[in-house]
Amino acid sequence: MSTPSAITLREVTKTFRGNNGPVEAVRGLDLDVRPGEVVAFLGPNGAGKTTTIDTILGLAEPTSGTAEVFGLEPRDAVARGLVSAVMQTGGLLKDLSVRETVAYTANLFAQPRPVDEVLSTAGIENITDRRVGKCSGGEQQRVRFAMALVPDPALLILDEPTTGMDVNARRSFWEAIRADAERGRTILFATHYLEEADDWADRVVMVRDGEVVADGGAAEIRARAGGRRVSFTLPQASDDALAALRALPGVTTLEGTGERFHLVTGDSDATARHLLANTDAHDLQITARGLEDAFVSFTSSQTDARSTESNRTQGATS
Ligand SMILES: Nc1ncnc2c1ncn2[C@@H]1O[C@H](COP(=O)(O)OP(=O)(O)OP(=O)(O)O)[C@@H](O)[C@H]1O
Repeated sequence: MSTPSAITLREVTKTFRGNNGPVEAVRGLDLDVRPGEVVAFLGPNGAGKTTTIDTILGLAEPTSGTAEVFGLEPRDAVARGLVSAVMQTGGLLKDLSVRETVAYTANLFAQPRPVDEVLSTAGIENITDRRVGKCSGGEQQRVRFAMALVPDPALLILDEPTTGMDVNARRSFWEAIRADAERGRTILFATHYLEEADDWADRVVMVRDGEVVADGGAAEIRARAGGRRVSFTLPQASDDALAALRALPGVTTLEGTGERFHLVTGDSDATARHLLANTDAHDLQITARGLEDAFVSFTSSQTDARSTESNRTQGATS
């Protein structure tokens, strides 16, 4: 018998009743996460990430479609301690100490992991007597992480766990998560920090308007977004000169302000050759496109096209 997927979502839709009529938060979303994968779940505000996560945790019932966690109804999987979550807010009593908080959670499970072990995995073994209310935002997230580890869940879900942390706190938080994941835990996390997806996930799933718009390794998604960015300085660029650049083979976008321009091209060699041979462009810089570029092209292509046009006009007239 084959091992069931950690997460299976089939044609999941979720419609809320909003003030101005129904809101389709999730629209026919399919997702399979294999055991042991570390998956980043990305999307602009309102894309449906939290609603999807709530569905996986059994907190929201799909309007249609099915959700399974390790082959079970999400609520059953949660009840069996197979899945737990680190949410962004809530769930902490500020007058309890860090140790009391985790020990209290351990009382809720038949076979909890030892409290000292989870405190150490979460990297808070030296602040166990501190009151939760006195902990920094990053430390409180580690307390939530420790609580989530108590049932030793096969699947850990994190919804924007590092929002508000500084760069160092975020890095060490993810180091703790990743070290824990090395032991085989499946992880799905939502984030607005694209570099977290790049640095820590095996796989990136991008959603827009309640649908999956890209799914693959970070490198693969960057490659699918295609092209390279060529930046250059071009003094007194006329409208005609910029129109000619936009019409070059392989060029997909051109933007810029003042004298500095950036274009995306499928053939950076030919574009660079043209700029140097036929224009006054100088200070050329050619870079691979990042996950952020891919995110913009997968999640907001129409807006992108409009802003490119207005930036171009701005650049030409300034
Ligand atoms: N309980 C609710 N009632 C009405 N509309 C809701 C409800 N929950 C979510 N929505 C709407 O559903 C859409 C998706 O929301 P969701 O919170 O899942 O997005 P998200 O990707 O998590 O966004 P963010 O990145 O801002 O957290 C949004 O338009 C939101 O306003």
